[in-house]
Amino acid sequence: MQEVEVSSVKVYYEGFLAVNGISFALPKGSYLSIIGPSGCGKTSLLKAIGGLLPYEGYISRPEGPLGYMPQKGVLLPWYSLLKNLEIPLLIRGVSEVEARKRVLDVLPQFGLKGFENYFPNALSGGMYQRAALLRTLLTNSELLLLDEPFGAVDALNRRKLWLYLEDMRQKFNFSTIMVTHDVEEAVFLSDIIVIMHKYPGELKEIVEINLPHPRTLQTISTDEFSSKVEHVLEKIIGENI
Ligand SMILES: Nc1ncnc2c1ncn2[C@@H]1O[C@H](COP(=O)(O)OP(=O)(O)OP(=O)(O)O)[C@@H](O)[C@H]1O
Repeated sequence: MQEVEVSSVKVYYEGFLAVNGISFALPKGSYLSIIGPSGCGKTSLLKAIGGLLPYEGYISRPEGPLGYMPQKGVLLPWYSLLKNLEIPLLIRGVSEVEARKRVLDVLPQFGLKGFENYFPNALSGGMYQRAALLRTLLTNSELLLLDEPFGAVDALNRRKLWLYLEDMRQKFNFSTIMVTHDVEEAVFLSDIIVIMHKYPGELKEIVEINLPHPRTLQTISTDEFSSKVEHVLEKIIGENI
């Protein structure tokens, strides 16, 4: 069963063609990454899939709320970190006591314990992004749309979060579309990688990553992993990411 189908999608900004006829399908429970040079239309495509931008062509997506993590600014500046993380649960009818418990339970895994009462503008870039990712995961959505979710996260925490996401996926079987610039990250997390061209926002190639799940730290040191990374890098070399 396909969770998302994207067919001949085009996105225009006042006549400027940013996404030019992209098509792909995402089976339920799969992880798809969109990779390509800066300005090739990745964010525009993600927004179109989320219904946040008008587009030409056809997109099918699950009904109900999506978990969308934009590149910047998902936390409400006038609420504490704790409150920000509780909101998606409260909106879905979880009691205040239960919401607080669930958030406090998961904070250490995101390196955010002790920062409950901080306001978003007092968090470091990496902490902010980890909080934004956690907030998106707490929406418990069937489909997550993540726009460079680890861009500001340091290398060590990045790997921790890859493992966390992989583990969550095994448990909850959500589907994900992620925009990234990081080939290793795309290979580690994805079942499908969509490579885009510079201008004007065209599809270059779709690569399947059929490494077994669950993926672990050992996965990164296997020959299969390295050869997938090399394969994807070869496809995008010359594209000036
Ligand atoms: N609101 C807008 N109005 C006009 N043009 C826009 C708008 N948003 C994006 N564009 C243009 O559309 C093209 C694609 O932008 P987009 O943000 O989708 O690229 P991207 O691949 O996500 O880039 P990056 O990797 O740098 O985040 C760019 O040329 C950009 O300048």
